[in-house]
Amino acid sequence: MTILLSARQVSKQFTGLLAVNQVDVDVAAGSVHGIIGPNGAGKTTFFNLVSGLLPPTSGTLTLDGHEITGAAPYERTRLGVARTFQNIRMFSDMTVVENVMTGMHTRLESSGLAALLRLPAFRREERAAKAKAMELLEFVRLADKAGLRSGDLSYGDQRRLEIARALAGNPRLLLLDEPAAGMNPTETRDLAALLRQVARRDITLLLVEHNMGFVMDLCDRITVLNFGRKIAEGTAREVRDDPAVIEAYLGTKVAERLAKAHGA
Ligand SMILES: Nc1ncnc2c1ncn2[C@@H]1O[C@H](COP(=O)(O)OP(=O)(O)OP(=O)(O)O)[C@@H](O)[C@H]1O
Repeated sequence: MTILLSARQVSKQFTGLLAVNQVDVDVAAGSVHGIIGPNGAGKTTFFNLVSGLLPPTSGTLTLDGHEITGAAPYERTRLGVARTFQNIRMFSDMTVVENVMTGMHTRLESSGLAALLRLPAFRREERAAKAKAMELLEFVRLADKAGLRSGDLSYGDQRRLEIARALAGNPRLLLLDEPAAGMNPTETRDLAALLRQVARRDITLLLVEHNMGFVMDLCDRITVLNFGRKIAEGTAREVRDDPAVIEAYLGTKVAERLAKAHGA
């Protein structure tokens, strides 16, 4: 088993709070790896440490054996890390196909002047980029909507578009921040099927998600955080049956019920 992403003793301290506490995680190349845990467990913080949005207080992160602990997000992108956001970020006024093309702009090689003058080299690159964007839209089943304004797509379609745009940079590791948030059951099922297809393209997926059914169904391996610490790790079945996990989740449910009962 080859490890693509490795976190070693990674911690993040906010003023007075250890949001992520000495966490070790190995993400196998080609796998779908989920991070779960009750509210405030440190999932988003850990995710942001991997994407480079936040620097860790201590610990190391390596991608394919190369240390990326202090690398900026754009450097990680160049090394093959892509991400999607919990709140969809796209250019709403651009067409669907144009949005996918923005995901590959770092890869266009002709100069800005060539683009300005629309020289043949630029036009060739642009045609190739459009063809690749259309291929990705086929893959996420949005090809028939390529010419629509992105902001007019349904929520589920916008999520698929975000994935196509992330794939446009040829990532090796795709980070997904709550990909199923706000989706109805049909959209969630379709998304799981799409992400399985993405994994078959040799792209490793690391996701943070609240929807348990979705995580259990999709992930090869799951890391469970609670109060910033890793409390369990394994297959869906292993973590589901783990007493520490049951207690962490049960604890929150009981607390929620008690809070409701007391009108909090
Ligand atoms: N920028 C910040 N400054 C201070 N504290 C923060 C910051 N970001 C997160 N925290 C705190 O760190 C802890 C972990 O938060 P985090 O958002 O990582 O948890 P989570 O597991 O993603 O939670 P949720 O499921 O509710 O999204 C929480 O107590 C949160 O209040």
